Amino acid sequence: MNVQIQAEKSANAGMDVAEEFVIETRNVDVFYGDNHAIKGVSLNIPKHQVTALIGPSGCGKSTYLRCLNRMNDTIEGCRVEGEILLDGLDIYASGVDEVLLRARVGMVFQKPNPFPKSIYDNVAYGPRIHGLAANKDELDDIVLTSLERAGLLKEVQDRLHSMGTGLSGGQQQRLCIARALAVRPEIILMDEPCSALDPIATAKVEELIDELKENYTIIIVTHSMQQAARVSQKTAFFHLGDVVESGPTEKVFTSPEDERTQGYITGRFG
Ligand SMILES: Nc1ncnc2c1ncn2[C@@H]1O[C@H](COP(=O)(O)OP(=O)(O)OP(=O)(O)O)[C@@H](O)[C@H]1O
Repeated sequence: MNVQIQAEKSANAGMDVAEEFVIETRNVDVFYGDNHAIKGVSLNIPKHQVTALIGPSGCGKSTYLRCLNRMNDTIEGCRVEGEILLDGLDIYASGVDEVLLRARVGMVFQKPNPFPKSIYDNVAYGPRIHGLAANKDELDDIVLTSLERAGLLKEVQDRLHSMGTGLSGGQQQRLCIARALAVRPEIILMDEPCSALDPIATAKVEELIDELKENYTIIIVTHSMQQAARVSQKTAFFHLGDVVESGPTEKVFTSPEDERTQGYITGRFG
């Protein structure tokens, strides 16, 4: 067996390959006032793969996701404890610039939320704030490249100065993805990014997620087990604020170790 096939086989088995983790979380607890929403979660996120977070409603998937770029800081009464390392550095350490952190760890929400600005200005917004372009040509280049990477350029190249809010729901979501890409993130957090989209728009976003994983690490919260199975390589099953099981998606779906995972994926609860 040649080396490449051996490597592919190992990758498919998903077990015995030394993986590089871009995010490591250790004993993370999250409280909303007295509500202990996340309970001692330790989970590592592999680089340039798609990790799906699944589990019943209210189990803490979105809360955990929001820890990874400190979006929970914006919620009054929310407290995060534990350690979250991004490329080995604690993102909750004092002195960490949250704006820069959120550029490195971008986020796409459930409901597409373009700014009430042109398509061009939606994508140019982040690069302008972060001073990523020295001149108009460079800015044009970032905007066009981001739209291209988000699979939207062909559909909008003739109307870059029309309002982003005038696009279809699926196009708006890809515009939000382009907006995240424009600030050169390493990681993209997606919180049920397809739940407001029809099946065709969903398929386009799923295709895009698959392409993006070549260059980005993606963490996606989804209620759709079919979607998790289609797009992710790793899956973490959350239950009552805890990660009950995590591992290669195929394994979690075909031979889960925990009976709660089994119950959820077979539709017995959730
Ligand atoms: N902004 C908030 N303020 C107060 N409590 C919150 C807030 N967001 C979530 N919670 C609580 O934290 C717990 C976990 O909620 P979270 O939204 O993270 O779960 P989820 O698994 O993403 O749920 P769903 O699948 O329904 O979106 C729940 O008890 C919820 O009520």
